[in-house]
Amino acid sequence: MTEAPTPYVLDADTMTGGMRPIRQAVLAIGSNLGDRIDKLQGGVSALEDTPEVTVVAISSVYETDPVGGPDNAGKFLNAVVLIDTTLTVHTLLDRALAIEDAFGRERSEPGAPRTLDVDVIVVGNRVADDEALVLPHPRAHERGFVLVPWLEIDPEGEIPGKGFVADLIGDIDTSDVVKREDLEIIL
Ligand SMILES: Nc1ncnc2c1ncn2[C@@H]1O[C@H](COP(=O)(O)OP(=O)(O)OP(=O)(O)O)[C@@H](O)[C@H]1O
Ligand SMILES: Nc1nc2c(c(=O)[nH]1)N=C(CO)CN2
Repeated sequence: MTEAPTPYVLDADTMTGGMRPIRQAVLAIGSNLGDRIDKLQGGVSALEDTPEVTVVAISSVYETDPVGGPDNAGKFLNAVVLIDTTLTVHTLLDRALAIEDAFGRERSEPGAPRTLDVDVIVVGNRVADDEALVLPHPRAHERGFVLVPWLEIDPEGEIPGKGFVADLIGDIDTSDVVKREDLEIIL
């Protein structure tokens, strides 16, 4: 994703007059447990209800084969959401994890079926690599369930250090990523 010249807003957290950049971020959402579309819709509504977040675009809903996880895992519904945010990258992650929790996510074994998963894929051209957060998301570039919906709403999308979404898609099999024309996430 190409970062536009950085606009700034007053820092509402401290009210000190400090300025926070507005960054565009890409979030990938997924559900393979419970009322899947209801969970995705709830997650996007919760993002939009976050004062420091503006939802800019929402992809179509795609049904996808589970990548990893137990053999009997059900298919996912996946989508990608573009947001503008003044949150710091770690606060954005905390918000994403809180939204997962609010929609019944239980953290059992890695790859376990989940009611709602919210992954932070990129935040502008920010890089992070600590215990809590890795940016860009380290597996996004090889995941059709991320790249296909992302390309749909952001043809210029780019993963810093990896390349353009449009090119990365050419390197993977996306045949299991099927658009569900009958489903929609709305604002
Ligand atoms: N970019 C990121 N987006 C979301 N979580 C991240 C990111 N980088 C690191 N994490 C950390 O990963 C932890 C585990 O996340 P989670 O259980 O959702 O993994 P997962 O979704 O099953 O697998 P994957 O990381 O392959 O998408 C989170 O608690 C979070 O601290
Ligand atoms: N199809 C699909 N597979 C996954 C997904 C997902 O959202 N969709 N999320 C995972 C962990 O983030 C692991 N595997």
